[in-house]
Amino acid sequence: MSEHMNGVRRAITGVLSADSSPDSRVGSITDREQPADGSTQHSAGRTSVETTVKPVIDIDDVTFAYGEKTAVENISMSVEQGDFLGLIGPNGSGKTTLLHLMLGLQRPDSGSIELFGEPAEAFEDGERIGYVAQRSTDRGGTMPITVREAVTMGRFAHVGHSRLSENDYEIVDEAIETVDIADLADRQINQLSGGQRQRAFIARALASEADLLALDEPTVGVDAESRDQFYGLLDDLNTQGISIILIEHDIDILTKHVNKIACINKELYHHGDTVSFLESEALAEAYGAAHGVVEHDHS
Ligand SMILES: Nc1ncnc2c1ncn2[C@@H]1O[C@H](COP(=O)(O)OP(=O)(O)OP(=O)(O)O)[C@@H](O)[C@H]1O
Repeated sequence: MSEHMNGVRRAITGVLSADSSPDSRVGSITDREQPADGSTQHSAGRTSVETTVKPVIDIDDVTFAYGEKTAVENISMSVEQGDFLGLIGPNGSGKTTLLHLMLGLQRPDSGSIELFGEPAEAFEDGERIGYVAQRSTDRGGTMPITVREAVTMGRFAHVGHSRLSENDYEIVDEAIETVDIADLADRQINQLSGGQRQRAFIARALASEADLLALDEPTVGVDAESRDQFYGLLDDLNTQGISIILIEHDIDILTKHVNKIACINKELYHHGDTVSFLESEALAEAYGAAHGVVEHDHS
């Protein structure tokens, strides 16, 4: 294994072991029947231990409107640990709004959302989430900081007011190596291309030991080669266990990389694996509804 991939593995191991307290771990194994002495109960020769893996995000009948304009309506779905979920739908169909609701950045008018098993709007463990907002390729244009400083900010989010240790700086370096921008570490963020800047944002999320990445059209304005490399990086991160939610308009890119797709147009038209999505009529229905062509069957 190359030194680079070793770096990936070390960085990701750090991500997955970021918080070992059982209650706050995503996908922690819950031993419901374990007695106080820590022994395991058995019945009829079989273990009675149940395992429960909590969804990363659990959305229950959520509706949200901007004033009179309903943006998201009666959506229920969950994002499981290890999912690489693509969120697709026509322009203005509520994708960004749904993502904001999922991350607790907006509060639903009705229904509920749990993020890592806690109410999303009250979720405070922000370093577990790396969010690359829409058009963030345009952002940072005037930020007078280097790539390394930007990535180090992710680490500060993790350690709070404590001083950074040698281990923290190693994690920063590994995050930079993981996204393959070590040669750019001392460059100003505002001197990077859109694709390089997106990698820097991902490195910052890795440094903060996020185990959920949410990306809203991250490669708008990025050339095709850099875009393919970027999605290859996301594949690697997902393979190592990081859950990813990606808003992306290009259906070919989406189906090549993600393993689940949620198709929305205000309402949820389909949520399932890529094959079931491609076999469904969801895309035509959702986009048809956008143009008033197809009536969605609510049954
Ligand atoms: N702050 C806001 N105030 C009022 N209406 C808004 C606001 N933000 C979004 N909307 C409206 O809510 C609807 C959903 O918007 P949203 O940005 O979630 O859609 P989207 O699917 O992400 O769009 P796009 O693909 O164009 O980025 C749209 O009709 C939009 O005009």
